[in-house]
Amino acid sequence: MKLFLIGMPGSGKTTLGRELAAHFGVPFLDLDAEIVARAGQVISAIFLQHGEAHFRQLEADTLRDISAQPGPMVLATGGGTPCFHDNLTVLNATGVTLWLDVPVPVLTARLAVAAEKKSRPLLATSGPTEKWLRETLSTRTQFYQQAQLRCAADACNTEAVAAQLAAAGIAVS
Ligand SMILES: Nc1ncnc2c1ncn2[C@@H]1O[C@H](COP(=O)(O)OP(=O)(O)OP(=O)(O)O)[C@@H](O)[C@H]1O
Ligand SMILES: O=C(O)C1=C[C@@H](O)[C@@H](O)[C@H](O)C1
Ligand SMILES: [Mg+2]
Repeated sequence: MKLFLIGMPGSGKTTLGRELAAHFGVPFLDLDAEIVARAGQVISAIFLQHGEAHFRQLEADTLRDISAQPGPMVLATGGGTPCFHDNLTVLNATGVTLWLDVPVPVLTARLAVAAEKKSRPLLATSGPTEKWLRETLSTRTQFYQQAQLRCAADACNTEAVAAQLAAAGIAVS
């Protein structure tokens, strides 16, 4: 089974995804990292040189290729992935989706660091971090809440998610 982590930038998809994959002994993939590898450019450079629409197309294409791969995996998606090109349908059809539902003040604290902003072009150019996170979460919630599973802030850790999966009879293998 493939486990797809979705949620806002800073919700911890990459961090938790890596841990869950190690816990279950399955491959970990990060959609942003796969896009960077394919494009030969970091995400901020893709946005700068080609624009967001081009990035969203690369994201959709890469997601479809990854989800068609055989075998189990944990995939950390990008923050906007479920909100474009009907990607959410692909995610829900090919694996189990988990929304990391982390509140804006927590996201703000994590992402207020300059180094974190730099690699996230939408944040780097959006003005105040907290305002962008609030507005973006409000438009994206309609997509995120279509995930099959949800963890709330404190429960977005390996032990709690593994217990939630076991209770739901879902095996990541
Ligand atoms: N459970 C947690 N507790 C505290 N800090 C965390 C937690 N999870 C992640 N972080 C920190 O928050 C920041 C963002 O985490 P991460 O990169 O995993 O988020 P993301 O959801 O993958 O973001 P993006 O959508 O931009 O790729 C990092 O500095 C990370 O160390
Ligand atoms: O929230 C978003 O739209 C994004 C989040 C990142 O993971 C990257 O996918 C990119 O910076 C866009
Ligand atoms: Mg990430």
